[in-house]
Amino acid sequence: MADEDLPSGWEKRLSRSTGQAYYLNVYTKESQWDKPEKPAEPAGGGGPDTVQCSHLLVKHEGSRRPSSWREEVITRDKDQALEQVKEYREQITSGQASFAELASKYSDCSSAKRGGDLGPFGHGAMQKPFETAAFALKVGELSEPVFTDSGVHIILRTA
Ligand SMILES: O=C(O)CN(Cc1ccccc1)C(=O)c1nc(-c2ccccc2)[nH]c1C(=O)O
Repeated sequence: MADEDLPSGWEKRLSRSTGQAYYLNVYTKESQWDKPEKPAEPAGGGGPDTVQCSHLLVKHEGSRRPSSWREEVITRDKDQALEQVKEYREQITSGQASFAELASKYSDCSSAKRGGDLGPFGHGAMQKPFETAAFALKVGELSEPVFTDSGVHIILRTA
């Protein structure tokens, strides 16, 4: 497909199932929906290709989908969501509760039923702020609060 002003190392493809455009890194053969803004890194550009994380998501009234398995209509505001996430983070770091226990009870993501586990994912799979935070974590490390269009998260890297 004609590569309009695409950064080097990327090819534009069309999804056979949806016809939606996606972008293929010609070096790593990884694909992503978001149009790349930087040249593709040749393989081995440092850091892992995939990480495995669990997360605890607290949505708020400004979340892209302010609804979850926990609450039909989420009305807390962003500041309240941040305060809640900080409380959960403190309970985890102080050893009062485990990550999986709090995520399964309180996360507004459907992954709550798996203790927050998202499984392994590569670059381009998650919203950018989430990906950047996740790939910056060491295995076993817990992020500070992370903001995405979905809400406010804490992320635990598990592999
Ligand atoms: O943002 C939206 O328009 C709706 N979403 C996206 C979504 C919805 C269902 C399953 C997975 C992702 C969410 O709000 C959402 N985002 C997440 C999410 C965000 C970042 C990393 C992992 C999951 N989970 C959820 C969820 O309801 O369960």
